Amino acid sequence: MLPSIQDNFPSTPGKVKMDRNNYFGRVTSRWHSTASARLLGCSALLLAFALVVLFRVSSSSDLGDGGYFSHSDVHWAFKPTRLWEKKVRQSCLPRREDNPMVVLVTGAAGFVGTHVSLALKKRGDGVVGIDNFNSYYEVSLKRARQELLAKHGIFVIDADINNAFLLKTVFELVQITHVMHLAAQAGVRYAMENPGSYVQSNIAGLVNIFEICKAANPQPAIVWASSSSVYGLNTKVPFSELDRTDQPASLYAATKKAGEEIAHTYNHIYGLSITGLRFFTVYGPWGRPDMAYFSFTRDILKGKPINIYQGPNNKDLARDFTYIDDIVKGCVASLDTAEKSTGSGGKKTGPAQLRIFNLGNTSPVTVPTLVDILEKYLNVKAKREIVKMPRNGDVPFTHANISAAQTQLQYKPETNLETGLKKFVKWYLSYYGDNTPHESLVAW
Ligand SMILES: O=C(O)[C@H]1O[C@H](OP(=O)(O)OP(=O)(O)OC[C@H]2O[C@@H](n3ccc(=O)[nH]c3=O)[C@H](O)[C@@H]2O)[C@H](O)[C@@H](O)[C@H]1O
Repeated sequence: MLPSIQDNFPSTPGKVKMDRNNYFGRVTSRWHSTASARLLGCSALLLAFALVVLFRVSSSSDLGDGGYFSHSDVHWAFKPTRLWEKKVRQSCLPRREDNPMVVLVTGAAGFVGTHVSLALKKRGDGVVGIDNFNSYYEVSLKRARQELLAKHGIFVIDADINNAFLLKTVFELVQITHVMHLAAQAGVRYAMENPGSYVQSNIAGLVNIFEICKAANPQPAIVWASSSSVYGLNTKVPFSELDRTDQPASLYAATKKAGEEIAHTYNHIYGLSITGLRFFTVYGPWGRPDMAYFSFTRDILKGKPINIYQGPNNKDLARDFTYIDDIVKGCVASLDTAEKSTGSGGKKTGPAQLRIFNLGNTSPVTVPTLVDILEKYLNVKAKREIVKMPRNGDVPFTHANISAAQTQLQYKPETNLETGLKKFVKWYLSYYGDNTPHESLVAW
């Protein structure tokens, strides 16, 4: 039996996985030599496979946190312990009485996931997270976010969104009213290095979440993260939800666009209430180290040169950088205004809400200006290298039209890039503190 694509890729990066996939590729090509070799190969593979599963199942009981399997396992398996069940139940307990939600936040140890989970918990909703803690960027940062969440009474399940059995167990244990689906393979340029991880997280993982939600009784309402990148090569500004989104410039964008179409299907067939949010280059404290503002900060402090991309005709690139607190307000408002799903027992009983909103800042800033601001708050001059924008999925600019979110969510971004980066730098220095080689950092 050959493993399926789902078995071969983790939800997010998969250097190890890619190797394994190549290994299976090599093995299968050899199978074609003779019938006996094929039979032998098949039995050996089956035996090895059975042994791996047996080994994993027997060792799972040792895991006090619920016997989860990490994303690198061949087969998903899961054995909840009492302690694990208790943690999930406690985390989901609301502390307010006026119509509280119980929210499953996927990608809870991610940047946006952490902030949204905290906001919901702080106002008294029940929150339980799930995250696979993959190594796309430093795992220690994700673990630190997990610790922060734990301090606020939020339990983050260490598992992959493709683990259907585990998710079903969660839904059986507690009544999840809303799913805030933020787990994804992010990053525009990394898609050329590891395309499979985008398919596995942003498509297979999304479908798995929808499948679980569709079968749940009652079905939860879902709010999920799409991306400004779906506008791709669109040149009409500002980008409106009504503009064309059929020209993605990266596989990342294509998987987010595919997600929007898949959302339509699940809404149409099963009556799931679904809201997609197109985030515009979100930044802030506890952010993602792979993003430009974060990696620039790191390199400026180390005295390393930074590459500043330039578009055609030496035009500066620009982004509608959006501060995390504004994004959190948009996410929470989307949850608050989400109507109930209409399906029952996996069948639709009436039309359900289907929405898409831009969540941007509405004032694009060029990348060199972003660097100017960082220099000011870091009090260090950047070593700028101006290079031609590589053809790896980038787009020259983004700019959100947010009128739909303003009207329907009362969304109103309040933090400009200058203020937001100041807060980011402050956090960065307090988090990485002593590791920074420069001394005069907090002069401002
Ligand atoms: O809105 C989104 O949907 C996406 O936002 C984010 O993508 P981007 O807008 O591309 O952000 P980011 O990488 O910070 O690059 C910012 C700018 O710096 C330029 N850039 C980048 C790197 C570099 O070395 N030099 C450079 O000039 C670069 O050319 C760009 O102009 C998320 O990562 C993505 O996951 C998705 O959520």
